[in-house]
Amino acid sequence: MEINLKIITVLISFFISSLAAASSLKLSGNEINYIHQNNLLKVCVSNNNKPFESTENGKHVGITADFAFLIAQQTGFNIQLATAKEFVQQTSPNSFQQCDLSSIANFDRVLKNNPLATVPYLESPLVFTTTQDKLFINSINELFGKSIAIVNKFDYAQPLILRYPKITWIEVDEIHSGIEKVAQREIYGYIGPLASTGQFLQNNYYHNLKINGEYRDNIALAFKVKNNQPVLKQIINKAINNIDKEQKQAINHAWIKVNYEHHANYELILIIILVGSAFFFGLLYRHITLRRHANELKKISQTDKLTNLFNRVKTDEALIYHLNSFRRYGDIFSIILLDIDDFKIINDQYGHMVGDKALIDVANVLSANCRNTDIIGRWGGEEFLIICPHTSWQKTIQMTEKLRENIEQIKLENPTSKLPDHQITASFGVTEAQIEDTHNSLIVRADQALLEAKRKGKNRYVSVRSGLNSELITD
Ligand SMILES: Nc1nc2c(ncn2[C@@H]2O[C@H](COP(=O)(O)OP(=O)(O)OP(=O)(O)O)[C@@H](O)[C@H]2O)c(=O)[nH]1
Repeated sequence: MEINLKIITVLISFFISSLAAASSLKLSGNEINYIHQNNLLKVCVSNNNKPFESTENGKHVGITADFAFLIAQQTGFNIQLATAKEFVQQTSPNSFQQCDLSSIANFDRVLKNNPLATVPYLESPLVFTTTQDKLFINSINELFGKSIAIVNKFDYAQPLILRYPKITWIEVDEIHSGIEKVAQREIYGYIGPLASTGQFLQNNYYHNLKINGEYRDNIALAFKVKNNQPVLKQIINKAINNIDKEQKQAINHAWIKVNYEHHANYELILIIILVGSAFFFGLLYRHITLRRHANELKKISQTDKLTNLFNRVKTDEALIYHLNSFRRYGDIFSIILLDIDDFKIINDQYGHMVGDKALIDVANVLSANCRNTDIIGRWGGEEFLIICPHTSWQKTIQMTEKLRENIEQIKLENPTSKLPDHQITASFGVTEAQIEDTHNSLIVRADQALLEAKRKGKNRYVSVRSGLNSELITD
């Protein structure tokens, strides 16, 4: 009922303009004769290609039918619509002889090369349909490698399939199976004319699908004229050319009601980029802050608060690392264990504050006179351990003497002025890592050397190159 009303409205609206149009066709005598002699014009259309052409309540309806009636109005032909299109395409060329006109939909360039095709009466964009989550398709090239369904019985299908071999084409018999595959996520998308695709999606409530871009070339709808009927083609061309823009739009609006995205939703993209950026920078800031805190914590856990040198734990770790490296790669190293002389006296006579200052001064001398690669740690109360990687025995001895001399230069000022200024000195035990050494044997050897230095009168070093119980050699 609704369809009938639609047709009646469209036809009545054209009736008056058509009367005027008939005279404005400027048909030749030959053409007028043709119409008189072949007044019954059989037009073959598909019965299942909405909204272009289909059957409703036993009647032919759709865009093609409306245009056929318009042509009849203008030319005086008596149109007989027949649903023979599929039959015509699938059987012998002779079958086509049954139809004076049949509908055809293809790219403009293809139609121009077809001597039987009339001028197009309508154009429709060819659009891509995907699930809602897919990004807007700017170009068909973005579909290379993807599975795309196409209805193979339509005229435009083969030219498109041949032109884009990089697309995995899924040929289907009708729109329903193509769209259903997309909805079920079996394939990436479907390509088809906007008019039929849009209407199908709306009528079948595919809420998870959207029309998501269009192919650069439109589909042109035209008629194919029966063989050897050039006069008929001329008449139909004149009639089609005589249909004005408003009439075409009226038919379009009567049958096609589709809204879709013609371009990427830039606002949405901008919002996504902004939200994404905020989220990213938030995470980055959090990562940097956490990392800084982690680094600070690590530093605190490895540093002696008073002297700012490595603490015992870190120094021990470094010692184990260098011992392993020596065993595996032969990276030689020496250690220097030093202890401030008579530190108890300093504390007792000058107070702990001055004692602390003495520790800081010694630590500064050590830092100033060692290499960057040396590890300097506070080993105990007034004891320090220096690890000297890749340092020859001779260089280690030279360095120890230099440290001793520089510590000797430190003067503890007497804050009460009652006592003389105190000269700080330190004693040193020096040794070199040997292949048979353990962490313990190395430290014990350095400690023995240090004790020997103390025994021998302090402010000196004793070096023991190797061997736990070897004879101590005093330099
Ligand atoms: N001010 C201060 N004193 C400390 C610190 N750590 C350890 N001491 C003190 O250093 C002193 C070490 O004394 P001893 O072990 O007898 O050694 P010493 O007096 O240096 O004698 P020798 O080693 O034989 O020269 C003790 O009085 C400790 O309390 C510290 O961080 N600050």
